[in-house]
Amino acid sequence: MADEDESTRLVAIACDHGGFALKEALKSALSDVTWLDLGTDSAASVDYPDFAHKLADAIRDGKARRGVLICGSGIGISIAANRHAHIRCALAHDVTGARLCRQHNDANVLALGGRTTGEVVAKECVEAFLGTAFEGGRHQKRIDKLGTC
Ligand SMILES: O=C(CO)[C@H](O)[C@H](O)[C@H](O)COP(=O)(O)O
Repeated sequence: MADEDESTRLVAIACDHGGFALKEALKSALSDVTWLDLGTDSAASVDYPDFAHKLADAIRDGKARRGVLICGSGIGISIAANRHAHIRCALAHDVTGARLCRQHNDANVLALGGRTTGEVVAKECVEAFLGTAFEGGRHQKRIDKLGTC
């Protein structure tokens, strides 16, 4: 089931130095998406939590409904993003994961690894993430149980 409207095509994106090249590639490859680019702006070393928090704040403030975060592996930046109660960030390595994180988990942020995932697969992951709706039903009950511990 599709989940395409203007608000899902306005996407915040941020990365550390390990994700910089993939961020730039995705912006070029997906020119039909309106990107809110929150940096980093070069391959110079930075700290991934700074960019995860920046993107989480942008979503909290209503600047975008969806986000894409990229670090070298996608791991650190997804951990940082998930510290925010309003963020459900899923690290995906393939299209199936990117689709399922919408259908079953209603993820609002997709994490990718700039050193682990090639540009073609990453583009397909973003398309699946943006174009797939949450299925609700039994999955909503489980999301409601996530809470905080
Ligand atoms: O958090 C990470 C690992 O889970 C990311 O891949 C970072 O991009 C990585 O740790 C950065 O490493 P670097 O050696 O400082 O480039």
